[in-house]
Order: sequence, then structure tokens, then C-alpha cells
Amino acid sequence: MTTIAEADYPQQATRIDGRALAAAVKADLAERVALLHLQDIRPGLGTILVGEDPASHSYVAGKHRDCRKVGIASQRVELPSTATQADLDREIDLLNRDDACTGFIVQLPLPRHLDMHRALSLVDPGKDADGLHPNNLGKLVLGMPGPLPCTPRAILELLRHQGVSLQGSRVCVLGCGLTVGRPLALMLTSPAVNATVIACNEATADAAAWTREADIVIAATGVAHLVRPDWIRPGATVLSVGLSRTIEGVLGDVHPDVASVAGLLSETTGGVGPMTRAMLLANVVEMAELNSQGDEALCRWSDNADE
Ligand SMILES: Nc1nc(=O)c2c([nH]1)NC[C@@H]1CN(c3ccc(C(=O)N[C@@H](CCC(=O)O)C(=O)O)cc3)C=[N+]21
Repeated sequence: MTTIAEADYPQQATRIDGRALAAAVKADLAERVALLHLQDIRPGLGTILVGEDPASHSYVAGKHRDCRKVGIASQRVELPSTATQADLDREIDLLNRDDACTGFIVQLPLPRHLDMHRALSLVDPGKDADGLHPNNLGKLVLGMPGPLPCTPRAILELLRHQGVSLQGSRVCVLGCGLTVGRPLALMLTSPAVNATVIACNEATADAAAWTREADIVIAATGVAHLVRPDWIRPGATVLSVGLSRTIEGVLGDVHPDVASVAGLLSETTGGVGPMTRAMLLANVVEMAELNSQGDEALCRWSDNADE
């Protein structure tokens, strides 16, 4: 094992500016929404949030702010943490039937007493802005077009925009959660991308041994500062996705000192997060376009195969 001291590698990684790319994506979406409005098609986002978690409330507020900027109507459903499964089922059913809502999400995590799998299954797959309905995850496995989970899609768009080549590259994904690691590994190994992926989880004996081999390391574990400088090959691309709220503040999965080793780095804030929100809007707009044009306007992901 080689440890790379800061002195050996004094360069600073180039930061990936997720805010700038998200702004560009939203400007493009605003034009497309205006075109849809001309055809009397109004994309509308719904969010269902259960409980009082401040972080979730702030994420959901950000999503509605983005909608206003892009011209997407949005509605917000909030249930107390005491809500029953029947309460949640009812709100999902209402949005499924509501024509003003063309796409919606159930904000995760749900309080423990509620059944996430049931909730995700009840969402109309044609309104599944998160791409987490079993049908849509099944389509992802099969390589069929459909809405893609927002965070993995954000990650791939950021890498593509930065010109990071994925085909044949070695990618180490840390964390196998439903919203990031698991679908991300599927997308990276799809024929359209053809990356070579190591997916690490809590049982991985020596994750650093795998990250050190990787051209790209994507950390989505929620373990604060898990990834240290000596985990990274000099010049590698590193994306910090997971975050932990601690008494010391919000800490990302990637230690800040990794900036002295990585070539390209997306930091805890201003990186993947803003693009995740932009991809949620993209899913909503694309679903509205699909409904207006029939089947040919599939999500951008399927277009990538031809590039
Ligand atoms: N059904 C569902 N879909 C999700 O997409 C989903 C979810 N549940 N549960 C929680 C996670 C987390 N997530 C973030 C989105 C934006 C930022 C974001 O914009 N972050 C800003 C900073 C925001 C802040 O200050 O907290 C940034 O990175 O610069 C962060 C996190 C979406 N998630």
C-alpha cells in the first residue's frame, strides 16, 4: 500500500460544479415546459412527505423552489409522523388520480412504522418521478426506457458533462442503498455505459483495497469521512454523495483532504445534490412530453446508447 502524503501530491482537485450544471439543465427544462404549455400540457410535480425530519423538509422545499423557477406546477402533501399506512395509501391514490399531477415522489426515508415497499408499489408507474416503482426498476434491469432514479442519473450526467469516460473504466461504488448505490451500479453496468463496477457494502472487508484500484470512486454510504486520501489513486475522480448530520455539522462520505489526491472531485454540497433535484424535474418534464408525443420521446438515458 502506498500512502500519498499531501506534500507528494500538492495539487488540488478540480471541483465538479453541480450548481452550474443544474442551472443549465433547468434553463433547458424551462424552455421545454414553455413549449408544453403552448400545447396546453402542464407538467406538475407532487411530493408526499411524512414526518418532521428537518433535512427532508429542506430537500422538499428545494424541489418546490426549483419547480417555480422552471414553470412546473407543484403540490405538497404533508403528513404527521403519526400517519398510518392507510393515510399514506390514500394520499398516493389521490395523486395517482389527480390530472394536475403528472409525476410525484414519496420522500424517503419514511418513518419506521410505514411500509416503504408498499408505498413505492402503489405509485402509478407512469407518474413515478423517482424511478423507484418495481416496474421501473425492472425496466432498468432489462435496459428498457423509463424514468431513472434521480441521484444515479445526476451522477452519470455530471460525469458525462465533465468528459469522464465510463466505458471500460473501473468504478468503485461504496454503498448499495435503494436510492443511490444499487440503481447506480445497474446503470453503470448497462450496455449503454459498460463500466466495470465494484459495489462495496458494509460486509466488504477492505473497501480501500478496491477504491485504490478505481478510476472513479462514488461514495454513497452515509458514513462520515469514510474515504480518506490514502484510499484514492492520484488523479482519480471522486464523488461524495452520502452525508451525515453530526454535532460538527454536515459531513460528507469523503474527507476534504481527498482534494489533494483526486483529479476531479464533487464535494458534499454543490455537487450531486443540486443535480439530483434537476433530474427530478427532468423526469417530470420527460413524462409529460412522453404523454404528449406517444412513445418515441424516451428518457435521455436511452439516447445515450447511440452516442
Ligand atoms: N424519494 C426520494 N427521492 C430523493 O431524491 C431523495 C429522497 N427521497 N430522500 C432524501 C434524498 C436526498 N436528496 C437530496 C437532494 C438534493 C440535495 C441538495 O440540493 N443539496 C444541496 C444542499 C442542500 C442543503 O443545504 O441541505 C447541495 O448539495 O448543495 C441533497 C439531497 C434527495 N433524496
